[in-house]
Amino acid sequence: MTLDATNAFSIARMGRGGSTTTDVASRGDRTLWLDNVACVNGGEFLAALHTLSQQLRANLRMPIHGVEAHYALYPPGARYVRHKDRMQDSGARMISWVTYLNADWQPADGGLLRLYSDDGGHTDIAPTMGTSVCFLSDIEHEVLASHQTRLSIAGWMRRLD
Ligand SMILES: O=C(O)CCC(=O)C(=O)O
Ligand SMILES: [Fe+2]
Repeated sequence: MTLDATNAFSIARMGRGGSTTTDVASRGDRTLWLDNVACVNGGEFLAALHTLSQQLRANLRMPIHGVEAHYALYPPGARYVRHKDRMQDSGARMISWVTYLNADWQPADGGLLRLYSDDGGHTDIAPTMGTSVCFLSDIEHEVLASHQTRLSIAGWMRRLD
């Protein structure tokens, strides 16, 4: 929140490369990439993600060659419609990781992460401090409308370009 007060966060974009767009009705969070100069305290998360990606590569032969992460702030009313994190292009995201930073999250606050399964069912996860979720980036998911400010760090492991 202190970081947000410095206007360091930007409206989140959808898509990749030269064709990214903003549409706050579909994706209402604001983000701050962990390699941004305005971003303090993010280095440990990025370093841990990097270490994990090296281990997955070395021990499980997963073709992971890069990590990226951002803080995300969903203001009250924001959501992120159903989507996959994996784009169709090269350098695709393989694994998504989200750690939640909301100390006292109540059911009435909404903001659940909904992960969809192939059988039509879904699993909901509350964005409570201390919860981290890791899933394959080609799984469809959405962030249901949040009624409180919702804070997280989201990171991705990418395949080689
Ligand atoms: O914050 C979450 O629970 C998921 C965010 C998300 O889907 C994304 O940033 O791609
Ligand atoms: Fe996502």
